Amino acid sequence: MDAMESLYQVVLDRKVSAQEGSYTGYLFQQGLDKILKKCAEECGEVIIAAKNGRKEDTIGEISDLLYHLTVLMANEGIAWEQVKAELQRRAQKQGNLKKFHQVDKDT
Ligand SMILES: N=c1c2ncn([C@@H]3O[C@H](COP(=O)(O)OP(=O)(O)OP(=O)(O)O)[C@@H](O)[C@H]3O)c2ncn1[C@@H]1O[C@H](COP(=O)(O)O)[C@@H](O)[C@H]1O
Repeated sequence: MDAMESLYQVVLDRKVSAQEGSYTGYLFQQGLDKILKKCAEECGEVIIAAKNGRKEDTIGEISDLLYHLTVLMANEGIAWEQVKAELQRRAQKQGNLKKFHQVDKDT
């Protein structure tokens, strides 16, 4: 299981069983608007860090954003498997397109 998948599992666990002092639990309690606000806020912070050429900060902000997107997914009942499947479908489509263009060039 990779880091994103295990984060998703922990986040999902916080959704079903409340844990004292859990920020994730707090986000679920606040609901969709708060989660979306945090996603937007973190996205802005990624942009600022990257524009300033601060690689370490950018990594931190991307991690914050991915965490909040993970909370959003769990809140909306979207499983990691579904996102992975969509990415794989796109990669496959891209691969097929490349093969198609190659055949086109070769003929
Ligand atoms: N990956 C994260 C993670 N990334 C960022 N954050 C929190 O996200 C918040 C973002 O910081 P901000 O300053 O923007 O927000 P804030 O001022 O604290 O909060 P707001 O008042 O804005 O809501 C911080 O409190 C961070 O601790 C995270 N909180 C939890 N996790 C993981 O989520 C899992 C569950 O942890 P708990 O939330 O502690 O149950 C664990 O695996 C954690 O490692």
